[in-house]
Amino acid sequence: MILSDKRILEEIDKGTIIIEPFDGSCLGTNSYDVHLGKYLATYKNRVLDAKKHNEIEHFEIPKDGYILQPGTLYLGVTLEYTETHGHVPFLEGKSSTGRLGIDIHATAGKGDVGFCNTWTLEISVAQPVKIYAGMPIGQLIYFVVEGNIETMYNTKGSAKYNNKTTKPVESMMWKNTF
Ligand SMILES: Nc1ccn([C@H]2C[C@H](O)[C@@H](COP(=O)(O)OP(=O)(O)OP(=O)(O)O)O2)c(=O)n1
Repeated sequence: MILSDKRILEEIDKGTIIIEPFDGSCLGTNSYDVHLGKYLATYKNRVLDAKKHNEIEHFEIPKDGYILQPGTLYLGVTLEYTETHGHVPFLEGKSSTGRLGIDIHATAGKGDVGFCNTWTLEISVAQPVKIYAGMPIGQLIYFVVEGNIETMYNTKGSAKYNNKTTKPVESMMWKNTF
């Protein structure tokens, strides 16, 4: 089950969903539109190594926009800081971004119950496209979770993406043992 607009608002009133900043006009029928934060990042090395810490360089999107190029993975970040304490949040693209050939996640759309942070976007484009800080970039949808949670994401010692940030965060795959 996915939360409706009214149920999302009820959860916000209860404090079990936090979206900051919140703007009622961004609420869809059963989703909430999120926006592109001002920082992007790219990996320093062209060839990445899943076992190593691949470092990134952050840069600000200029006021008059930034042209994304195909063939490069850009990490972006949502303007919105979110907390979700009783539901499973999912980050999805928007039809309007998809129609510009912009993918906002490579594979990871699911969030965890207890995730408290901005969302890192894994952005790639089909053809060159100019993007702007503050533009609508995706939408959050909230699923009802079945069963009790033993470990919330924000209390999980091994959680990799729990440090509060307004900038995109690189892959922490290197923290996994394999
Ligand atoms: N595009 C996305 C998708 C997810 N997340 C956040 C919300 C999730 O709660 C958290 C962890 O996501 P995953 O469980 O998919 O990631 P990992 O399994 O790699 O990390 P961990 O070991 O911390 O669970 O990252 C994000 O910021 N941006």
